[in-house]
Amino acid sequence: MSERSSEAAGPTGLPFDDIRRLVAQMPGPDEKAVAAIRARDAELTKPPGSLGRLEALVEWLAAWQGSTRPMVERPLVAIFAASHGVTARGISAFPDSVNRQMLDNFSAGGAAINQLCAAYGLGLKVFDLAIDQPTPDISAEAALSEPACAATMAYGMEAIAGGIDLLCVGEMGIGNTTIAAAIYHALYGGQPQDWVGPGTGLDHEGVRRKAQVIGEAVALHRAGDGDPLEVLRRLGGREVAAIAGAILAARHQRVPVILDGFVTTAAAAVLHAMDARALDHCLAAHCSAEPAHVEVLRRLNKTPLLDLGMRLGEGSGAAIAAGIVKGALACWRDMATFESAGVATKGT
Ligand SMILES: Cc1cc2ncn([C@H]3O[C@H](COP(=O)(O)O)[C@@H](O)[C@H]3O)c2cc1C
Ligand SMILES: O=C(O)c1cccnc1
Repeated sequence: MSERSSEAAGPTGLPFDDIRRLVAQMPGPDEKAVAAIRARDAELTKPPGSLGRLEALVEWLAAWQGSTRPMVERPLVAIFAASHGVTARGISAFPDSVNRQMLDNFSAGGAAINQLCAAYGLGLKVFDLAIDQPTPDISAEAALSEPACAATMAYGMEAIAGGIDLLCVGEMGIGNTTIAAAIYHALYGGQPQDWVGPGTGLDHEGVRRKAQVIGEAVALHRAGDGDPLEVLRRLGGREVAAIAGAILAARHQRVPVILDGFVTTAAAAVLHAMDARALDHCLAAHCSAEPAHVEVLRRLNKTPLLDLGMRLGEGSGAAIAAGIVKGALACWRDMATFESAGVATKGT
């Protein structure tokens, strides 16, 4: 395991102290804004409640933007990309070289997420977290030092600066379903088999090997000794740390967040283990086909918006959910009221 180093510690002590303080100081929802949304919703030309969960999505936007006029004018899909030394253990169906090639593919507009961003009118930014320098094999040593983990979280926080109003978090990193499953096993216990899945398409033998590696890693790192930030630091990787930072910064900057699938939810789970309110500003886009995602979402008390059998990552599920959020907001913002349209209300 790497040694903790205090060289990069801020004036307040260890680098994680700043993260813990940000978690402790998270703002809550704007209940007045929610009341304003409901008041207008009641006047719209539809039976009360008839837009179902779409109505709740607009309330969610207002609560976490802190605004009676919620907006989705500058939505962003942020893809955090990293490489993982644990791929040396044969835990992915694809080689590491795919990371760089997919970054080129994102730049060229050829990936699934490019098409979804175009279809739903979403911005896309890709953050390369040193993909040519993999974090160490977590079955042999810790992914990150404390200063490196905190700095990567801080990078994730900066990545969302610049006036966005909705954040979809995504990732790219061959081997990162192993990282995510190890984080869940460390946070929630049980057996490695409870959290493992085929990822990009491992066969039965591959999944068995992956579970073995996850078990070794979590045992080596003593499940983070019960500290969620130590779980993140020891099991990594950089994209997961950066996503955790982005989710936390979004809360403070009043930007609602849409979580993608199995991997991005691991970053969210670390924050949730620190404080059960930490994900109140987050929407679970979909239930991934990765088998353990259902149980993780249950533990996070999140009902996913969609269940499309997707297991891609890249923020793809989150992008589709953002399209639905935009549709929900358009109804609330632009529909006529019973009065303006001269439509009869119930019983009149
Ligand atoms: C071409 C290609 C594009 C992808 N886009 C996202 N992923 C997804 O698959 C990887 C995780 O699965 P595992 O843990 O099994 O390696 C991540 O990169 C994730 O974003 C991709 C994977 C591939 C092969
Ligand atoms: O749901 C995910 O995030 C996922 C599933 C498989 C591969 N990559 C990502």
